[in-house]
Amino acid sequence: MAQRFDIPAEAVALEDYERLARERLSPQAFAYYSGGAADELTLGWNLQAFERVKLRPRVLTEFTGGGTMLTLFGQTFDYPILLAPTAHHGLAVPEAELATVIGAGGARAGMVVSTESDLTLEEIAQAARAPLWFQLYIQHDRGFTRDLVRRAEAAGYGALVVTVDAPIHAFRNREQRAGYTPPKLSEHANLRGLHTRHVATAALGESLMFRGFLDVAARWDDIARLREATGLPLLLKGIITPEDAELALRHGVDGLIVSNHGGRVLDSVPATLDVLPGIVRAVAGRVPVLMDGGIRRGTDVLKALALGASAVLVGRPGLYGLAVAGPAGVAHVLHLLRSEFEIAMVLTGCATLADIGPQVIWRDDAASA
Ligand SMILES: Cc1cc2nc3c(=O)[nH]c(=O)nc-3n(C[C@H](O)[C@H](O)[C@H](O)COP(=O)(O)O)c2cc1C
Ligand SMILES: CCCCCCC(=O)C(=O)O
Repeated sequence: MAQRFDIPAEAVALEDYERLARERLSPQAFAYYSGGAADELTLGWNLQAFERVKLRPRVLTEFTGGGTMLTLFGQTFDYPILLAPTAHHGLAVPEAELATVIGAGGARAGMVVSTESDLTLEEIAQAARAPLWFQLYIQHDRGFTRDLVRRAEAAGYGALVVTVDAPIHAFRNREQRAGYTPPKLSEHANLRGLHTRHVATAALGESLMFRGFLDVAARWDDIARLREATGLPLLLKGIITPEDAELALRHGVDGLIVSNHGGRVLDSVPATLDVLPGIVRAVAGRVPVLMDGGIRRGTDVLKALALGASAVLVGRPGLYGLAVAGPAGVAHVLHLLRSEFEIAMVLTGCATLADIGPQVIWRDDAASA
């Protein structure tokens, strides 16, 4: 008899998990997990950008001593794929983020825990068996935000990932049409006791954004203050332009995550793979640059690393694995992606991560042909 967390035989690639998750989740939960902002242009572009990049195979390479190990901010990772922060794992399984962190640990993958997790950051950290980072949304109440940072430090998180691209909840029409309503901020496990007077709603004839809501939104000063307040490595997630990358470095951050939030905030932002080379050029090796958005294949991981990313994160695929087979599904999604990535390395002649560079990308010009 099939057990609750059995991996279905037909789940052989990440796209299978998406199809199976749609069958198992409520329409509201599937809309929340899978959807993007407005017309979902960016959501589509994130995926299409990988389809346009071709790879250049090599044969008969020497692979002795090869591997995928890397060090980021003094922490060791077996391979350069982490679970991106995603909110509300309780929509997938009642065990929520506990199931995810067990799955990530089984696959020996790093995981970034969302501020908006359904369990507390302390409950999740207790079950971690692989590097764990905390994703911070700067709250309107800065004292509360400082306490969150203290809690993450005390619970043993290895880095702080400050998400800066979502100061507001954008209109996500797919969610709205399905009837998904997010919980109130103060009902989130990590935010109990938080009081905010600033809610972005507007009656007819009122401005939605310009009636005080933004007076308390995060700004660059907050990053400077966070830099002073914590010894944890500090990453900014949601950097898309070289100007913001430069500002981030001036504020002393230790790393950047090129991300458009999986196309869930500002629709019409370009694909992350397309902006990655510009950010890498601007950063010029001063800090590691990670990226997320649209990674669904091991070849996508290879393409991102070839264009300068130190590591990648995956969002939706982890949630689909969780919905389909709990911890086993999360682990299987990560294992599939890692295995595909290693195969792609071998077939492009890369024995180690250091070997992955622009030479693995096929250019349709004389040099490649
Ligand atoms: C359901 C869902 C919830 C998310 N919640 C968060 C969050 O709480 N914090 C955050 O920084 N990013 C959040 N993200 C964005 C992801 O961290 C990541 O940037 C995005 O999912 C990457 O794109 P991908 O889903 O194509 O891999 C969320 C994404 C999804 C799909
Ligand atoms: C103000 C934006 C809050 C979004 C919270 C969760 C998230 O990041 C996502 O759903 O995406």
